[in-house]
Amino acid sequence: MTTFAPAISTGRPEDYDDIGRFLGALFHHAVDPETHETERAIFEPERALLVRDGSELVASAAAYTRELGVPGGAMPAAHVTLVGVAPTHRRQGLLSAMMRRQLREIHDAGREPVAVLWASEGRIYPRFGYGLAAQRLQINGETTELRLPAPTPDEGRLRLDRPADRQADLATVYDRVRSDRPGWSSRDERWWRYVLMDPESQRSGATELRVVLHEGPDGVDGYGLFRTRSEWNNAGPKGVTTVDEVVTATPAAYRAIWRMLLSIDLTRQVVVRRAAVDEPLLRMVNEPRMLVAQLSDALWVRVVDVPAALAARRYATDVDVVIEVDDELLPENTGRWRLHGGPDKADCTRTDEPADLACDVRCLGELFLGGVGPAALAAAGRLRKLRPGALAAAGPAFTWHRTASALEVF
Ligand SMILES: CC(=O)SCCNC(=O)CCNC(=O)[C@H](O)C(C)(C)COP(=O)(O)OP(=O)(O)OC[C@H]1O[C@@H](n2cnc3c(N)ncnc32)[C@H](O)[C@@H]1OP(=O)(O)O
Repeated sequence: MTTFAPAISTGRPEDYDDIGRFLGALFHHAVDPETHETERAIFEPERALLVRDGSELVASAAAYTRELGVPGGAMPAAHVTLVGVAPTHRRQGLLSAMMRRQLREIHDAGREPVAVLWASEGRIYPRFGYGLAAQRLQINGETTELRLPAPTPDEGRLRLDRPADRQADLATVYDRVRSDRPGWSSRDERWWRYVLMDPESQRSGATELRVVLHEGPDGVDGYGLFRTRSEWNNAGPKGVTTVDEVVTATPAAYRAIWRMLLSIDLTRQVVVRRAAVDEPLLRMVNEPRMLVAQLSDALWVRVVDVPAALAARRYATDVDVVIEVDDELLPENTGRWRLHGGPDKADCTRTDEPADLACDVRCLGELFLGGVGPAALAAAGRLRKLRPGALAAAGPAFTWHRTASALEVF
C-alpha cells in the first residue's frame, strides 16, 4: 500500500456542496437541500481546511467565528466544526495534521484565545488539548410522575407561535440572558436561521418546531422551543414533548414555561437533550428522580493562547496563583503563568516564580468555563498541587455562580 501524503488546502465558497455531501456520508444521512442552504450561509470558506486525494475530498475541518460566553462576559472563540476523514483514509494521521494546522492558524491570527467544539465521540479531541468544559443533562422525564409548585401571581401570560415569526423576540431574550451563561454562543441572523431550521427530515415523526413565549410586566421575557409527537397504546395517549431550549430572563417565566411543557395534554413524557447540569427544573419538581437525567458531555474547550484566555474570563473570588502549563502542540503556552484576577478584572503574565499548580493545557480547557474546579481535577490526578493550600486558595475562584452549559450543537 502506498502512503498518502496529505496536502491541506484552504476552502473556497464553492467547496460547500462537496463538504455537505462528504460529511453527510460520514454521519450516515442524506443531504437535505433545505438544511444545506442554511448551513451554507454560516460556512466560512477561508476558515475551512480540506484534503483531496486527486479530485476526491477525503478530509475536512473548519471553524465559525462567534463569541463564547465565559465567566463574567463573552470573548471571541473559534467554533470548530465540519470535521471528518473518509473511511478510505482514516487512521493515517489526517485529523492530526488538520488539528495541528488549525490550532497554529488560530493562535497566530491572535484574535481567538480559545477554540470550542462539540465532539461526535469524547475520545477524539483530548489528544489535541481539548478539555471537557461543559457537561449537559439528557432528560427523559415521566410527566405523569412529576408535580410542580402551584403558579405564583407574578407568572404572566403564555402564547404559542411559529418560531420564525418571533425571531426578534427570541433574539432579544437570548441576548439578555446570554451575558450571564458561560458556554452560550453569540447568534446573528444567520445563526438564528440555523437554530430555527426545521426540516421535515429531522422531525422523526414529531410536529413542526413551536415556541411558547412568556409575557411578563415588561414584555416577552422568556421562551421555550419544543415539538410534540403523538403516540398511543391500549392504555391511551403517551405522547412525547421534546424541548430544544428554554431561555428565560426571570424565574416567573422559567416556571410558567416549564409548567406548560410538562403538562401538555395527551403527552406523558418530556425529552430534553441539552439541559444544564444546574438546571433549576431539578429543584422545582416533586420527584427529581422521575426526570431520569443522564450526564453527558457538551462543550470541549481548547485554550489556544494561555495568557490571553486566562485574562479574558473573570473569577468568582480574588485569585493570585502561578500555574505551570504543558502544551505539546503550541509550545508558546508551555511554562509558568501568574494569574492575578477577581470578579472585575484579570491579567496573566509569564513568570519565573515557583508554581502553585501544574497541569497540561487540556486541564486549563476543563477549568475555563467554571464547569469543574481544580480540586476535582487534582483528585483525578490531572492537576498537581505544588504548594500546600494552593487548591483551597485557587479552587473557588475558578467556579462561577451558574455552571457551564450549552444549548445548541454547531
Ligand atoms: C467538531 C466535530 O466536527 S466532531 C465530528 C468528528 N467527525 C466524525 O466523527 C466523523 C467520523 N469519523 C471520522 O471522520 C474520523 O474517524 C476522525 C475525524 C474522527 C478521525 O480521523 P483520522 O484521520 O482517522 O484520525 P488520525 O489518524 O489523525 O488519528 C489520530 C489519533 O486519534 C485516534 N483516533 C482518531 N479517531 C478516533 C476515534 N473515533 N476513536 C478513538 N480514537 C480515535 C487514532 O487512533 C490516532 O491515535 P494514535 O495516534 O494513538 O494512533
